Amino acid sequence: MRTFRIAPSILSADFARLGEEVKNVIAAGADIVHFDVMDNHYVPNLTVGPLVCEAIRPHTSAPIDVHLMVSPVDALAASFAKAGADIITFHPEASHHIDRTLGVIKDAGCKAGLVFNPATPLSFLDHVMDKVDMILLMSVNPGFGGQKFIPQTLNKVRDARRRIDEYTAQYGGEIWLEVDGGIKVDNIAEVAAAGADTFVAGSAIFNQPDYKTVIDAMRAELARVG
Ligand SMILES: O=C(CO)[C@H](O)[C@H](O)COP(=O)(O)O
Repeated sequence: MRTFRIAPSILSADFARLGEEVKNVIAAGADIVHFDVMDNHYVPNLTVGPLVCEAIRPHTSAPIDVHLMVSPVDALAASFAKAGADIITFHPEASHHIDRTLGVIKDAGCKAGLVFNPATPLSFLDHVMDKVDMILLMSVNPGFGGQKFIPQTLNKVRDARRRIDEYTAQYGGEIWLEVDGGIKVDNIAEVAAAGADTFVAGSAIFNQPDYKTVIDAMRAELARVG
C-alpha cells in the first residue's frame, strides 16, 4: 500500500477562526496543512504572510506546507522558515536563481520544492533534482480556490512520477508528488493512479460541514488505488 497524504488548503478555511480550523481539519484525519501565499503580483490575489503562519504554528504539530505564489521569492521564503514552515515550495519562473532559492529554503532547515503551473514545463527540474523534496503540480491556474481540475494534468503527473522514480532508483532519497487544484472525492483516485501521493484540497473539504466525512471518503477512494 502506497503512502498517501491529504493536505487541506487553508485558502477555503474560515480566516476569522484559522487556528481552530487547522486543529479541526487535522483532527478529522488530514496529514498536512497547505498554506497558500499570494502576493497580488505573481498571482492576481492577496492572502497572508509569515505572521499568520507563525500564529497558526502553535495550533498543530502537523507539517505546514507553504506554497509561495510570490515574486521575488528568497526573502519571503526565509521569513516563512522562521515562522515555522516545514515545507516551502515556489514557482521556478518567479525566481531569478532557482538553485539559490532552493538553497535558501534548505539552509533554513525546511524541505524545498518547485511548483509547476499547467503550462510550465517540468524541464525546470533537470539540474536540481538533488535539491528537491517535493514537486507540486498545479491542476488549475494559481490564484483562486474552487476552480475545475484541468484533466491534461494527469499526463504531467505520469511524467513527474517517471522522473521521480528514475531519479530515486539511481540516487535514493524521497521526493513527494503533490497535486493542487480541483481535487475532490470523485477524482482523487484517478490522480493517485497517475502517480501523485499528496493531495491538496481546499473547497472540497472546507466547504463541507463535516471535514471527517470528506477526508474519510477521500481515503476510501485512495485505498482502491492501493
Ligand atoms: O493554490 C491554490 C490556488 O492557487 C489552491 O490551493 C487550490 O486551488 C486549492 O483549492 P481547491 O481545492 O478549492 O481547488
